[in-house]
Amino acid sequence: MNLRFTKMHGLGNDFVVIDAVNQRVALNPDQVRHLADRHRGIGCDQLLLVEPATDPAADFRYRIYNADGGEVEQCGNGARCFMRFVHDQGLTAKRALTVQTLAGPIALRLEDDGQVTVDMGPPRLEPAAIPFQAPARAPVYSLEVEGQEYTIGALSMGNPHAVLTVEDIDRAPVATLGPRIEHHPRFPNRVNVGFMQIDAPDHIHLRVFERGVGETRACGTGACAAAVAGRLQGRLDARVRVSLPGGDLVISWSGEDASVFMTGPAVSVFEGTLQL
Ligand SMILES: N[C@@H](CCC[C@H](N)C(=O)O)C(=O)O
Repeated sequence: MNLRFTKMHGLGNDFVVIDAVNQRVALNPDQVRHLADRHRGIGCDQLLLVEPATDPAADFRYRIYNADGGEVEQCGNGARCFMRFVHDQGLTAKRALTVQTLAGPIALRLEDDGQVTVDMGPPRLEPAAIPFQAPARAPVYSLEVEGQEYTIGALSMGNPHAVLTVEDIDRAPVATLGPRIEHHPRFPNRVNVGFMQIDAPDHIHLRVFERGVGETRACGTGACAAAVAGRLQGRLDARVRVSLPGGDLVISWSGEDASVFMTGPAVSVFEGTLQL
């Protein structure tokens, strides 16, 4: 099978994006892992499939696969790249779209300056919805990892996130503690792990160890989760600039049942044809 693809990124979180509206596409986990391989494939953190909507209220369906081959519920940087992609490919001229994801519908707007704003929906804060094993919802939880207690925020942006606050982002134990928390038994579906340094109530630095990938240059849902966790802990404003290794996102959340809004860039790098 020959497939046309576009290589894209959002702040260095990189994607192989495939038009499954005009091409017949069926990928198994081995094929996703092969395409995501940086040495033997194209290389990406996530592979994104753009499909026709199955819900008449939506414009498209957008599916997300981690580099380990697993299909996941949500991806914020990918959502912005999805918007850029459907415009660049002439799949729509609409600047405001509703898109189906495994986590439910999200709404996207292409801004005049080319940035994309995504209404990611409200965060899910109940432990069962994350999913996270805890007796009741709390702004912080204690998590034991190999005999040591860590304080985390935990919530879902459609996908699960744990957020730790650190003093120094450059010295955060992302590569060592990240995978241990990702696979912690209290997160039955595994979890994305964010390390947040609070610089001011409207500015944080963040590094994310992503489920199914490892540390990435940026994580959109991770940025939303950190902004929500920090706000629930009374430490952040409603509008926060999130500085990730790959660049900045602006996240807004007015609280409780409100949607989280994310604004940032989306970039096309090259196009190609792959043979499977
Ligand atoms: N890079 C993403 C998140 C992708 C999915 C994540 N690794 C998961 O397993 O939930 C983003 O920008 O949000």
